[in-house]
Amino acid sequence: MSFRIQPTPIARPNRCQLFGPGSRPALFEKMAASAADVVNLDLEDSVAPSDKDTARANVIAAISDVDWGTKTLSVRINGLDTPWWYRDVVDLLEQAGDRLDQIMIPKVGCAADVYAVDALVTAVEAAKGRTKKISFEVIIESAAGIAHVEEIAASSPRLQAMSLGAADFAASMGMQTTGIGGTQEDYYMYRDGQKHWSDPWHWAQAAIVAACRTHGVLPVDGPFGDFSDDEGFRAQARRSATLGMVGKWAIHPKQIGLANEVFTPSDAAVAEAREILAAMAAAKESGEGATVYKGRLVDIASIKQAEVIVRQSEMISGS
Ligand SMILES: CC(=O)SCCNC(=O)CCNC(=O)[C@H](O)C(C)(C)COP(=O)(O)OP(=O)(O)OC[C@H]1O[C@@H](n2cnc3c(N)ncnc32)[C@H](O)[C@@H]1OP(=O)(O)O
Ligand SMILES: O=CC(=O)O
Ligand SMILES: [Mg+2]
Repeated sequence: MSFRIQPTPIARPNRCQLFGPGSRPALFEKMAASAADVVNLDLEDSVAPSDKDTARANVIAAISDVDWGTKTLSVRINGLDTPWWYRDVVDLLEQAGDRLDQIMIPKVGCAADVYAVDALVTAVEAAKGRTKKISFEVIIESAAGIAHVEEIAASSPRLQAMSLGAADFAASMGMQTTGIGGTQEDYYMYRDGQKHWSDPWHWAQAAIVAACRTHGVLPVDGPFGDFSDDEGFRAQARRSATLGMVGKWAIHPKQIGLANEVFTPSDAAVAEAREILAAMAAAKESGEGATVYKGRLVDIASIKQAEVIVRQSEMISGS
């Protein structure tokens, strides 16, 4: 470990972020009643330009009118390259009730983008005497975003989470696909007459996880567009969880259970992690730094690996 201790992100369940367009208020009660840990009311790309003002008003009303339970309640504002974002921030902070937890900033390309929103939020919070500090989540979904991912992860003490937005990311990178996440037909290795599909999102995810872990931010996997493909979603989510991401978006209620399933450590995984901790405690008693568990090496690093799983499980079950 470096002299600088890796900061711990906020301990909140973030297995599934359910999105819904701000222009479809009929969905809000259903979103609130869902099993998602986070709700993202969208003012951005799922809302047509002609509906922006209505969607903003719908969302502001729903923040107070709907019972959101214990969910993290987040609103995705419009991008800083649009004429709508400042009004989103000002109206939300001036008019929405205290139940609002978070603002999600899309298409962040550099730390200054977050700085600009932070400055505006801070000013309105002070002017209105809001005592609850709004947190931020950013979406990395452009070439600039991934190029500057580390400075973005370090950009504001408000920043709690960072997602990969596969759709806009693919467009910005000039990727030849219209698929949103998951396996891409033409991204394969070829050997002995067989295709072996590879993961085009892997490197961006790994860069996001590293930046987030360095700065104590929760790394999250974004949308998987084909909501008819449960196994495709599971496979994408399992890869993300294995890489260190804590959760995934749902763009349809079908995907909530799948995300919760993948990002909740299984009973077997938790039991094994606890056994490893017990084996290492016994090793320590006898003055050993390493021992054998089920025929494989475990050592002091294994304690930290096992603790990741136990901590996740305890945080989710609220124990
Ligand atoms: C690339 C990105 O930026 S992704 C993030 C932005 N995108 C979004 O927010 C899109 C979110 N999703 C949606 O808008 C919708 O789910 C759509 C358009 C994909 C599909 O909508 P529908 O055609 O209404 O879906 P469908 O008919 O399958 O819905 C089944 C049920 O789930 C409900 N439902 C659909 N979407 C949602 C949602 N996001 N949240 C809660 N409930 C929902 C429907 O109201 C319906 O309920 P009912 O059984 O009580 O009638
Ligand atoms: O905003 C999300 C995306 O995939 O683009
Ligand atoms: Mg996007």
